[in-house]
Amino acid sequence: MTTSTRSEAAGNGAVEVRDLCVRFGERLVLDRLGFRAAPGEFVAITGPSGAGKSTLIWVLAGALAPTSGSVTYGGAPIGDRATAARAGIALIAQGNALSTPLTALENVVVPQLAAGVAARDARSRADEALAAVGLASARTQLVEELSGGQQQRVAVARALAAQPRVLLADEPTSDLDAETREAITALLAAHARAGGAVIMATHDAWCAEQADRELHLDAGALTTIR
Ligand SMILES: Nc1ncnc2c1ncn2[C@@H]1O[C@H](COP(=O)(O)OP(=O)(O)OP(=O)(O)O)[C@@H](O)[C@H]1O
Repeated sequence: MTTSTRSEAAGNGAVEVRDLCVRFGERLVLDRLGFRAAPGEFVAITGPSGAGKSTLIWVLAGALAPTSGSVTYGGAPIGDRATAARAGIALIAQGNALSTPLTALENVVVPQLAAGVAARDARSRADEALAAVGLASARTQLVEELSGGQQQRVAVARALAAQPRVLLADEPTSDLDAETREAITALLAAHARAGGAVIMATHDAWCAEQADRELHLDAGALTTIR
């Protein structure tokens, strides 16, 4: 997809979070959160360990139902994870969630085939995304034979290949050396510049600085840092 068609696909699909609460038993982990991420914006969610960053990303991805409040994309409710994925909401999960007995290429191609992308397009998108993360020459290796950092890069390539209008990333640069961390962060920023909304949870101050905005989560509440 070209830059302009990707921007058009993003349309007016802003992510809107309103009065979002998540409770686990007695514990209120997310307390009436509200924010908006427009197409073209790169937003970092920071906060200490246990602050609820992953919980927020899972709710945004449709993988966890909030206790109350809402998340909408372009005004439409998010639905469950499968519905969200079909609507162009991709997730780079913490711990990568790859299929280890498959090759890097297969991990990137198979979800696209499942989403209805034609085989030839799926293959060319996968080749492009794996090259973008620096794994062109490792694409036929089994994931279980790749290092943790290489696996993380496959997970990023898989999400980019889906050409999502919203890209959610949970600690996408953990386990990466400095050079790869910078390259991956640059790819996320480029995805936003091309019209996608990118929301990244991170512990990494440098990565957060590369985002257009930083929202800080602590004790269930969200504060705008910039
Ligand atoms: N399924 C669950 N059931 C009960 N408690 C949970 C569940 N998932 C998360 N929690 C709790 O919610 C809180 C927030 O967890 P979460 O993983 O969202 O934090 P985080 O900010 O992503 O932390 P980290 O930076 O360490 O990954 C933690 O106290 C965690 O123990």
